[in-house]
Amino acid sequence: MIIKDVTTTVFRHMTRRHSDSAGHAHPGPEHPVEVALLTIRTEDGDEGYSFCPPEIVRPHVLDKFVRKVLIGQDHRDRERLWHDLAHWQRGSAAQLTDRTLAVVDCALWDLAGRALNQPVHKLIGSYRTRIPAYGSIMCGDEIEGGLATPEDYGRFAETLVARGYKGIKLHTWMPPVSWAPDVKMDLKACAAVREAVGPDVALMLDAFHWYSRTDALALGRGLHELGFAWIEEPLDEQSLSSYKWLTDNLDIPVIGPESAAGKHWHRAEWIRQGACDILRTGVNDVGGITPALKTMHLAESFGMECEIHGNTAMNLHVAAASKNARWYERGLLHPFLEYDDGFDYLKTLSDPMDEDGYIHVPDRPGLGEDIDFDHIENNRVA
Ligand SMILES: O=C(O)[C@H](O)[C@@H](O)[C@@H](O)C(=O)NO
Ligand SMILES: [Mg+2]
Repeated sequence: MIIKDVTTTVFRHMTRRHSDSAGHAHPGPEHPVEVALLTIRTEDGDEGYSFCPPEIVRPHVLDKFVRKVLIGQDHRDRERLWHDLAHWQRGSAAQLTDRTLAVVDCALWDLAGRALNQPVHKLIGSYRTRIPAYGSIMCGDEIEGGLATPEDYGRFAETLVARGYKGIKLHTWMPPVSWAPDVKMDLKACAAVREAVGPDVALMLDAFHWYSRTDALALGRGLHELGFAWIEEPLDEQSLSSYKWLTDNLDIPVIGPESAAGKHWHRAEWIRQGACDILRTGVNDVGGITPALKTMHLAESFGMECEIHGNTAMNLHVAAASKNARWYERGLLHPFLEYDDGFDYLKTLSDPMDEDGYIHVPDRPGLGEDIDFDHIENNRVA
């Protein structure tokens, strides 16, 4: 039970996903990206794993904070270990981020599940073993035949419905696309998708994150007319009062916050201030499975749905253990990429989807990631 060491393995993973200057993903030629596998090991030889970008678990962060909190502790004390790390953030000179808390917390949950031979959602207290997915489309681009026009979005939406998705979320065009952002073009893409899929598919928009109040109001009113299920992050989420204003002035549900700091504490303020109709959380956004569960329960206490940001096993287990998440966000998707091809360091998908659009939570222990340790070792860089 006692944590003996915390180590990382950095390895190369081949991907066709590229990040633009705003951090949004787009397709491109295959290229190597470095990924870190964090391993937490106990004296009994049990291990828990979680993946992240190498900088999240760089030596300074592990040496100065993570190892000092974890080593010698009972790995089952996740709540106390999480708070010990969270309290150190204030005095960490901004070096100990929510992303590091998240990867450590996920590895501890994975360790508990692997040690007990149980899936994490069963340890938490499961609500379901399958959940409907919405297809989360990548941000628009200027790639011929990609996501360059409203018609491109419409055509892609048709293929997603044929794959089985019962919900689709658009991310429309944002800088560095030369002419973005553009509310009228956002609405044209949304109208093309609604026209393509008909009235029964749930549609959502995750727009340019820095529109003005007046632009966000016009966008939300247009989406309401198209029967969209929610509008997401059209304003800077640092302005809670702007979201209260927008929520008060729109009929379409406003969801948030996704990217705002403050974990479950700040999300409590969003609810208290009436700044959203649907709450949002995400394991990477709030610092782990532990605080994500707190956020789910917070929302439930106010009769609110709480939708979970992002794919991967960690978010899937939170969804499986929660009643008030309607969807699993499966993405990001693009016409030029085959999501079901998965990752070269996982032997099978962590979020397999059937032809009816349901994700089936793998019955494997821990987070259920089917890790290809040989691939990691053969592609190790540090
Ligand atoms: O803003 C981004 O980087 C992407 O939109 C990403 O976070 C996407 O996963 C998202 O916002 N989903 O809701
Ligand atoms: Mg989003």
